Amino acid sequence: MTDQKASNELRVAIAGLGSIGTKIATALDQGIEGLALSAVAVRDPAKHQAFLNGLHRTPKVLPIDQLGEAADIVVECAPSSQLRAIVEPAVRRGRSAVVVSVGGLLDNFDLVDLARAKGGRILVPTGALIGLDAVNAAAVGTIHSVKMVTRKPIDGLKGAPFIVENNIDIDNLREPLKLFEGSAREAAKGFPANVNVAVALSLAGIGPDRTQIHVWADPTVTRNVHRIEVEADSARFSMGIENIPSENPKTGLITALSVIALLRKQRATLCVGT
Ligand SMILES: NC(=O)C1=CN([C@@H]2O[C@H](COP(=O)(O)OP(=O)(O)OC[C@H]3O[C@@H](n4cnc5c(N)ncnc54)[C@H](OP(=O)(O)O)[C@@H]3O)[C@@H](O)[C@H]2O)C=CC1
Ligand SMILES: O=C([O-])CC(=O)C(=O)O
Repeated sequence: MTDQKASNELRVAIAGLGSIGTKIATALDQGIEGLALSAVAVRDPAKHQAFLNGLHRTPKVLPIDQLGEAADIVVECAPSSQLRAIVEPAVRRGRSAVVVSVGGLLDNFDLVDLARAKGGRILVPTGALIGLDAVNAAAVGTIHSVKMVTRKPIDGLKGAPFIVENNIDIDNLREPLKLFEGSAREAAKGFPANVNVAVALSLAGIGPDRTQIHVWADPTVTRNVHRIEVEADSARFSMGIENIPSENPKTGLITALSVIALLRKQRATLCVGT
């Protein structure tokens, strides 16, 4: 890999090579029109060496805060605690950051202002959710309410701060238990690795304080289930998705595919969906 851009290819860097990042890296390595994988950042490079060696074109491994220099588009797929270190250098240079730990944006919303001032962009994919195109469209008019119910298997919720802080025993549940009811903003604090989707939904629609979410621990489901009801002046719609968990039980398999679809749109001639 050289520093030189091949023709006018957009260089893409990935922060985090976990369940989402490895799939995006593989897709880029296999070829996405007009895009090339230029660099990655990981916590423990030795752990990822075999994966990186298996790629056709080995990207550079850089410190997380240097990705913004090495790419036109930086894809954040690390824990939300790392979001600022990844996104800030990119948007400061007028580049694009794709953010999957979107819950982390709420405490770092000044990054949106920074991106605006510097000509950068922050792109939030639909991720593990559905229908943000319809929510975006309805938000051009007036949305009266957005309600979401999330049900996850026990393994998909273990370790969430809300559960730990409230000393809730979910390991021995035999029936579904409603853990939380409130705003997307509060849910993101209590379940930072579980309800990024609620925050994405809120940013597409009526914001994190008015978007309501219930979170259930449900031993009867094997998928991450999200159901959404939107009431707007243009339409009423209900949406649902049942995500097969990835090797990270908190993360639906479709999340990485959503980012790949977003990356494909960056240079595609035919773009379908808003
Ligand atoms: N928007 C959406 O719809 C969804 C968003 N998410 C969110 O996406 C994010 C990524 O999820 P997922 O891929 O499943 O997570 P994983 O835990 O599988 O992977 C996280 C990766 O981040 C790396 N990492 C951790 N700390 C650092 C650091 N300091 N510097 C560089 N890399 C670091 C880890 O490195 P190492 O391997 O070395 O430990 C790992 O490769 C999470 O925040 C998750 O909550 C998840 C699902 C849906
Ligand atoms: O994968 C899912 O179903 C959703 C998820 O983890 C998240 O929003 O963080």
